[in-house]
Amino acid sequence: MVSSSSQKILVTGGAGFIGTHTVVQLLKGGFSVSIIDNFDNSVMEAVDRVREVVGPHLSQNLEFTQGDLRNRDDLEKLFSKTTFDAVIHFAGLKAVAESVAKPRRYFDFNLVGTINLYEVMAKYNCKKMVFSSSATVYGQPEKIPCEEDFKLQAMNPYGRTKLFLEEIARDIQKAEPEWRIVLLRYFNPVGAHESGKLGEDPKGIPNNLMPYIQQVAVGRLPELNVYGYDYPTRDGSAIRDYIHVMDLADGHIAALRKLFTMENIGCTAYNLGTGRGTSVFEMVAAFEKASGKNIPIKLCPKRPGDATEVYASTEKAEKELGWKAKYGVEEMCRDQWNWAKNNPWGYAGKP
Ligand SMILES: NC(=O)c1ccc[n+]([C@@H]2O[C@H](COP(=O)([O-])OP(=O)(O)OC[C@H]3O[C@@H](n4cnc5c(N)ncnc54)[C@H](O)[C@@H]3O)[C@@H](O)[C@H]2O)c1
Ligand SMILES: O=c1ccn([C@@H]2O[C@H](COP(=O)(O)OP(=O)(O)O[C@H]3O[C@H](CO)[C@H](O)[C@H](O)[C@H]3O)[C@@H](O)[C@H]2O)c(=O)[nH]1
Repeated sequence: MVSSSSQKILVTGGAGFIGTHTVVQLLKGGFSVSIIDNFDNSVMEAVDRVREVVGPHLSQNLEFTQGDLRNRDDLEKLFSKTTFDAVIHFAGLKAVAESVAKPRRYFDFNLVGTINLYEVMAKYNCKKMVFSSSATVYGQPEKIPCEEDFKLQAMNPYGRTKLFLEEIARDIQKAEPEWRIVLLRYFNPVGAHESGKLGEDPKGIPNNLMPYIQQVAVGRLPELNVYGYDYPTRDGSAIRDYIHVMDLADGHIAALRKLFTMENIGCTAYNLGTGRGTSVFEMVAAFEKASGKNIPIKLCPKRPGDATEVYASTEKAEKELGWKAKYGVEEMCRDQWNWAKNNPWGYAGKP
């Protein structure tokens, strides 16, 4: 057993959507966790909810620091007082359209923040990292399912930051072979913790499908815009590989264990997906079934740059990480609805 509270993990961006769910699983897995987050896209209430979910005993193994990765001093302060065994690096920005409008903001948060993190990790000799990459690095895949050794391509500034950060990780590990880095390429994370206390709480109008559907279901938005209905797919809408956020969280625990046990892992990428594709219309129908709510839709033109069909090859993660997604679309919608109905206005409540 490699997990023990003597193993201390720094989780950057741990107050965010994927971060909170992963921190719960880390604490339950016996790790000690320190979160650093600047609340750019999250709130303190999310961290309080993590404590609520894991209970007072495990909460003793959780520390929180409000800080910004772009400010190297914030990282110095943390690393100079604590020895971390590994870092899970979620902190970053993720909205494609915003990245097109504000590329410098994306380069600052995602690139500068991560470069600072590597510098401070190296200085304090912490050289194990799990990095949040994205299926966006496959661009418009020529073939599906996407396999990890496919040609990579960026479609927008956000995607470019993920692609650059993957390349940066490979370069660092090549030059300094003592680094062990796992790049996790998430497909489409959705769902919520089964307790209904944790979930995705985007600021402003959601960009992604499931948070948008959720806000229609609770009456915050009138209808869902379906972007593209004449794709060459079984029902004309685009197909993605949706993955339950708790499966994703468990994928991070599997990756950490691999980092701790496999000396020559180098810098390796793994897809975290289910290997199954679901269309937009199928997702809407599944959410309607889970929630008992009608989701009015409006058929709209395709979103520029959207791929027709994307789903993961899951073989490598299954074989090498011993990890496989457990949940299907039904559970994703059930848990997302449970979160939505208990928190229709997210963590902060109705404005
Ligand atoms: N959710 C997705 O669809 C998806 C898909 C693929 C990859 N990813 C990647 O996974 C990671 C986590 O995504 P998420 O969905 O949990 O997003 P999120 O916005 O909910 O969480 C990111 C967290 O990082 C924090 N943060 C941002 N910049 C920071 C900085 N400079 N210093 C400190 N904290 C900072 C934010 O406040 C937020 O709490 C991101 O890197 C994202 O690009 C997400
Ligand atoms: O209001 C909406 C939102 C989305 N969609 C459709 O739903 C599908 C999924 O869209 P999302 O925006 O939820 O997810 P994407 O697959 O487009 O991409 C997101 O998840 C990816 C993970 O693979 C990358 O991280 C990417 O950068 C990020 O935006 C797409 O066909 C999109 O056109 C709609 O019809 N209406």
